[in-house]
Amino acid sequence: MKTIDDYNFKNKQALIRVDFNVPLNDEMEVTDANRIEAAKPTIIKILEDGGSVVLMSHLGRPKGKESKYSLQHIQDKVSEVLGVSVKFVEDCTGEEVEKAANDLKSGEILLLENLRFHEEETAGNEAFAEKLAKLGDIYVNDAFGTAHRAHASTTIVAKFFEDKCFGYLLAKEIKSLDKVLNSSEKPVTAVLGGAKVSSKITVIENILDKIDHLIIGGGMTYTFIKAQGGHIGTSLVEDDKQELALEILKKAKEKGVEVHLPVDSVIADSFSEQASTQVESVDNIPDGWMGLDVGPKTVKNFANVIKDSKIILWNGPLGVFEMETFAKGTIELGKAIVEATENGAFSLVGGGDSVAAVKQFGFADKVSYVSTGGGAMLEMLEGKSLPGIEAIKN
Ligand SMILES: Nc1ncnc2c1ncn2[C@@H]1O[C@H](COP(=O)(O)OP(=O)(O)O)[C@@H](O)[C@H]1O
Ligand SMILES: O=C(OP(=O)(O)O)[C@H](O)COP(=O)(O)O
Repeated sequence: MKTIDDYNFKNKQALIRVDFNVPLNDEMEVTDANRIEAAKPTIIKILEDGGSVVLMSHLGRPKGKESKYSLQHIQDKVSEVLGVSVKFVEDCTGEEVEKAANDLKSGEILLLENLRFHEEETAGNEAFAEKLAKLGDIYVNDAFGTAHRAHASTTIVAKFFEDKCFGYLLAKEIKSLDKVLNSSEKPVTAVLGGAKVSSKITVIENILDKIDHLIIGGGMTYTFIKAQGGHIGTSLVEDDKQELALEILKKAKEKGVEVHLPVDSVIADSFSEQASTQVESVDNIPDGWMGLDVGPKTVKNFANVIKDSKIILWNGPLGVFEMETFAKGTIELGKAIVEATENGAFSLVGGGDSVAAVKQFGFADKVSYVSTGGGAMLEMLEGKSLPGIEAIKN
């Protein structure tokens, strides 16, 4: 795996694909700079070598040139995080851009305008990729969050470079996931929560060969419970996935994977913070009530499994953590994972909502690794090869 450590960037210009798709508030201020901070080591190494840097990214999913998606909004934040003043150019291809790129001196950084202002980006257009390729001597991909997209700047552009490599972030993401999926240490525990079985089916099927324990929580619990004949009231359920749920349980048994399902739930009489709530056995939920979090017995059971695990993968909250009333299961699981990590386990958290949860509850610095990619990580867990990664390898 070629990384930026294989190159000396002295008097070289790096064209780096970063994922600066960061959240902005109504004042167009960056509310979470994690993805910018995560790309910093790569950029700094290149500058310290004596090179210059052209940064390219998308922001959101604009339809044409929508000013609210301009990367100019993040220019100051990028300068602040990197500790270097960053120049900005109002397009990502064309004469003016090429001139700005040619004028860059060692130690300088140029940020391009949103790649997705051109539809050729998502279309993976070769001519567009070739134009981007004019902007640097070495192509560096450090955009893990976008590595599952076969877009011009993430994948196609690589073919126009003799010299190309992974940035530190992308390399670290690959290594962390590899540590979870191909570990010699045991037991390996995967916690899968979130809303639906259907969005995690392929993940479950792919990881059954690689884990010892599977903890299931969140909304998808109830499809499993109903499939086994339990009463789930009005809890979230995918009726057409019941067969599949039983099949998964059977497969897990055949492969020697212990599956841990919730035994109790915090149930509510409406999907609301103000709902009446009580704790009930997971398979005995009355009509008109729905399970919105795991109950205290379940929390204890899950924490016991986590305590003895050496490798832990967490994707998907255990309840509707966005509402304080139903956040306890997710918080307690987070605490158990932090404790296991302090005792030497390796823990990886990934997925948009799971990452939001660990940040919100203050666990982000206390687990071993928090992935910067949601969809990209799920695709890796599904066993797919990501085009952005393949393009550098080949
Ligand atoms: N019991 C439940 N009923 C309904 N929704 C739930 C339940 N438990 C969790 N959720 C919801 O699942 C969503 C997260 O699911 P998902 O997108 O699969 O996670 P991730 O982004 O981490 O992969 C959250 O919005 C959460 O409120
Ligand atoms: O935020 C991103 O994905 P994620 O929400 O799955 O982590 C990436 O920047 C990819 O964005 P896209 O899903 O619009 O291609």
